[in-house]
Amino acid sequence: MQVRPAPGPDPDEAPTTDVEEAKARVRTALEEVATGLTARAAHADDHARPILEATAMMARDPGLVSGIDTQLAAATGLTQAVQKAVDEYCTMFASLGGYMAERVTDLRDVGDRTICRLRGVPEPGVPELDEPSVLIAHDLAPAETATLTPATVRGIVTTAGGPTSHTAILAAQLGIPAVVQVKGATLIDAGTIVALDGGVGEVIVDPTEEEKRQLAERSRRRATALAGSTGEGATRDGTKVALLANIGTADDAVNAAAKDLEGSGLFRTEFLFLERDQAPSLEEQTATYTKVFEAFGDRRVVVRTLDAGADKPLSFANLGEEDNPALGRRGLRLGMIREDLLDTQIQALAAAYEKVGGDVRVMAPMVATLDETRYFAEKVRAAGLPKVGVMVEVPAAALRAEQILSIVDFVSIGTNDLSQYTMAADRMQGELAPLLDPWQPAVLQLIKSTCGGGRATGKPVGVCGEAGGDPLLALVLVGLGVSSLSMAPGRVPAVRAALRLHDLATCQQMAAYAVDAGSATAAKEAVMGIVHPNLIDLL
Ligand SMILES: C=C(OP(=O)(O)O)C(=O)O
Ligand SMILES: [Mg+2]
Repeated sequence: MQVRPAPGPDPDEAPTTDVEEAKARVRTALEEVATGLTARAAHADDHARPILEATAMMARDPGLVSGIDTQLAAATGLTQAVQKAVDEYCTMFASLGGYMAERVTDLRDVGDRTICRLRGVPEPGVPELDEPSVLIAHDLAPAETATLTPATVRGIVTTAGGPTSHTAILAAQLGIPAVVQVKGATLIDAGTIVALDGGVGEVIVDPTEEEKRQLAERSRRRATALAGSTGEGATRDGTKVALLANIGTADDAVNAAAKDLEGSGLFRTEFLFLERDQAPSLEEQTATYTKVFEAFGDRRVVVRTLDAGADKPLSFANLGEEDNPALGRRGLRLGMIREDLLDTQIQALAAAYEKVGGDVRVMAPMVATLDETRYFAEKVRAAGLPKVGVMVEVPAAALRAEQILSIVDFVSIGTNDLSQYTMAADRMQGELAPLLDPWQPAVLQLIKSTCGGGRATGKPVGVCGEAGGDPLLALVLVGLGVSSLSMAPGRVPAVRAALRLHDLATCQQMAAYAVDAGSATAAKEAVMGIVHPNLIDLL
């Protein structure tokens, strides 16, 4: 079943002449969209509610409203103005990468709904289903996904989206298998039989009886393999590996804390700062951090200080254009220039810690030198925060991990950026994906170097990039010496089950094979050669 698509802006509309009247109409439409989403949120379950509320908030975002105003002032027609402003915003989100890039779907949903309101046509959505179906869409708005039930929607296939998009997160929470980024899926005719395996991301059009049988068997085996996945992370022989959630907001914290996991290994605080005219105040930050710490109680929370700058521009901390933003003044480099921002953030974290207590650890992004490490560690310690660390996402930090760890209490490897900087491959360029693969032996070698620093100093090394959520690669990381893995919360059960199947010596053997391999593919193949047979059920 294909989802009713958005009609897009009106190609025949007249340019705007009465700007004030046009602004008022757009504001009304946006408010109607926000109200509609909020109403749905009121009836949604605990997982869907924050997502619907977040989408409703986007419809009230002052940045979006002012972007539309600018378009209207330039005489652009009503719906074209909305589309252009949304496109601009989406481009900015996409350039932020990761979690932010995947919020593009939410923003487009707001834009599509607003345009429908302005054109007087029904909002895009899922048609009434009279039999259990697989839904196929370019992308499925979270507001739609939230209302689906596994009884009627047996699966979701989209051509857009990513593994951490709201569609995928919500579908997983609802127990609906979803496969995203399936090229050409929208060309599948309605009524065609489609089989899918959300676990391995496979879609089969017109499956044979044998293929159907195999998929059903695989699904049964995966459910059995995951059923026993509870409690602390550990290898089969009892080496502990903390399994943690990556979060970006206080709502994420509340959702993640409700799950069977050991805390958060990466709280990306930049979401508090983006799309604002001014930095959030000390009080606002303190309130947010307090909520996050309270959500996790005495479980670990690793907070990363503001990772903005260059490609994640902040209007209130604009250091000007850069030719190579990824190599520019981002992360801690920006924090050292705009010390006021960093100081306020650390002060807010200290205030929240003083109120709530708990296992709070604070780390800095984009650290390359010992001087930067010292600078950051001094600030965090002076504020009375109990543990300080830095991220290892620049090869220089991986090579000097021992010296860095002699200054701080822990390090956390950001495999997304470490791959980008090791392989000199822009992480925003999809066609460079093979180079950005964290299975690249060069990346693994730098992780090994980092773990060597951990061993020499007796201090912990974690991983908080996407690699940590891959059940197979997780084994290699543990074999290299990593003691915590932070990932999208939905990935935890499979990673935990994978660890339980293997002892530390096997993980170490896998690590040796992977680092010695001649390519990312060869590394994966070598590791697959010695996995426990049941691991296949988890991939
Ligand atoms: C965790 C990381 O940080 P981000 O994805 O936010 O850059 C990373 O680089 O791996
Ligand atoms: Mg990073």
